[in-house]
Amino acid sequence: MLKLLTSSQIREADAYTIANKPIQSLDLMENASRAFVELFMEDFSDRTLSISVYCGTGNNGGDGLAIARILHKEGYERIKVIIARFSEKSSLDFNINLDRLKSLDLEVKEIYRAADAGPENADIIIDALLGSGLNKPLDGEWKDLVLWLNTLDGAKVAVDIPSGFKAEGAVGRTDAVFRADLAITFQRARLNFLLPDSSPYLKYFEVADIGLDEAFMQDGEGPYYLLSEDDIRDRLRARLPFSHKGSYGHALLVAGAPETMGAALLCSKACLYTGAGLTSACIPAEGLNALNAAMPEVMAVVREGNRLPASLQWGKYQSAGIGPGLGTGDKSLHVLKDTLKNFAKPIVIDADGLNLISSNYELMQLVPEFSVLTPHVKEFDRLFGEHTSWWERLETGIDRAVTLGCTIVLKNRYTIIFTPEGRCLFNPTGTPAMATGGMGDVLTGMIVSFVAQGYTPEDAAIMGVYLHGIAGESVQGYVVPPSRLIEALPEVILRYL
Ligand SMILES: NC(=O)C1=CN([C@@H]2O[C@H](COP(=O)(O)OP(=O)(O)OC[C@H]3O[C@@H](n4cnc5c(N)ncnc54)[C@H](O)[C@@H]3O)[C@@H](O)[C@H]2O)[C@@H](O)CC1
Ligand SMILES: Nc1ncnc2c1ncn2[C@@H]1O[C@H](COP(=O)(O)OP(=O)(O)O)[C@@H](O)[C@H]1O
Ligand SMILES: [K+]
Repeated sequence: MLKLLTSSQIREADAYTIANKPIQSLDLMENASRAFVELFMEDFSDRTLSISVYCGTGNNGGDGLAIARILHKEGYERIKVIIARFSEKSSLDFNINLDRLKSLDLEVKEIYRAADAGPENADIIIDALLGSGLNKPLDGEWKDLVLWLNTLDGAKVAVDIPSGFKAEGAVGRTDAVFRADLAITFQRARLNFLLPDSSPYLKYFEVADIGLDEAFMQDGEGPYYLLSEDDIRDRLRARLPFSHKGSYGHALLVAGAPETMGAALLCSKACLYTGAGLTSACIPAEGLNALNAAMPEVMAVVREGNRLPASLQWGKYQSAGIGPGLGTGDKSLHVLKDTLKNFAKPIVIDADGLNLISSNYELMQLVPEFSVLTPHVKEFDRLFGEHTSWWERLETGIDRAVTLGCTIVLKNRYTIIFTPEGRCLFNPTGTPAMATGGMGDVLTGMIVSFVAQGYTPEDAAIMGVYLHGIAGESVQGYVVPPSRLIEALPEVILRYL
């Protein structure tokens, strides 16, 4: 798990690295600029493209000057540098890099007002105006310059952070932020890059390693982490030679209604394909033929109306999940109450299970400790109240996971897992091709399956979310039909042993 840092922590890591490694601040700027250019060249390899680099006079601007110099050395032929002298101050490393640049045959223009910029028709605009030193919203000449840059046609690439964008904290809608197609940031993804509130300002980001001290960063305070492949390798256990179906647990999925049996089929199938020893689906009688026809491996526990069968032996299941396609009427409410009262172990609650709790919040008291709640953003807000920014949702998620003693999985491009100890884990895997109905049902089945196999609910959530995304990435195409993702699971999981 990679620790994610705030801007001030990154600054501390800069300072620590300079103090403890044989490296000066100027070298760090050179590292950053080289690392930027390496990634930039992968995206824009054509040396004949015209590039305008807009620089402030702090260290972000210093990076811009060094980047222009390195691009020139790499053979880019049409580079122009524009320095925004809107502040009387300039950093030492900026000044040194300006001297270095002056020895080259490059066009350098200094402007004192935004109105003096232009004309501009470069193929690529590089924004090195302001980076992590931002301490207030852009105004005056800075704002005017950024507003004008945003009207230009060229591809827009930000150095470290789009100028005016806050790396962390709530971001409201504003015009005064550079709108980047790509940001190449340093060492760690910025927290706000991982939240949908960044989408008006940033399409993609890449992370360049500039050699900051990893151990120092990893030891930093704070709850934010980025999941990585190692987190799955460390957890996933091989199936042993003398193991049998009883070794991998019996999972129960309470799901489906006559009109939404598909959700029950998807979560049951995902549970089976993730490796549970036995999977049972508790479904309405109307769905029995569909289940038997679609999945001979899955057993049925048939509900009549709102009644769970008297023969249901709750104790024989190692894990349970409830919610996909369940419906939100009185019958479903009854089924949810019965399940929460009778199943004594942690339970995975999704979709209508969560919607029912939102409108009957007293039911939350019945949710066993260490359960897993898997809301998408609307379900999250229904459960915990409306939010005006994703940053607020982070704060709420951490708080509720701790107070409820549950794992909360807030689903999105970068799904966020809030753990009962108050950690906040971002998942990097997955693709927009997964944005289609039924995808969440699959995730529920996977998590229930891992719990049945003996993983803790928190580990099951981590493994489920990460592998769900990898399986989605493994299916090629414009959209990933959830059934296709499920079929990829056994092979995808095996890769992590
Ligand atoms: N050793 C380091 O600290 C490294 C820093 N690097 C670069 O340095 C950047 C940070 O540099 P700085 O700390 O000099 O800061 P910036 O270059 O981001 O900003 C310069 C100055 O502008 C002022 N300012 C902040 N918000 C403003 C606003 N809204 N309107 C007008 N002025 C404003 C502040 O006084 C700030 O110090 C990073 O984003 C990164 O690009 C990299 O070179 C890597 C190494
Ligand atoms: N743009 C995206 N990038 C990565 N994953 C995505 C994206 N859109 C959706 N997903 C994933 O697909 C799933 C959608 O879940 P959910 O909204 O509950 O779907 P449903 O209710 O239709 O089953 C989540 O796991 C989410 O992370
Ligand atoms: K910038």
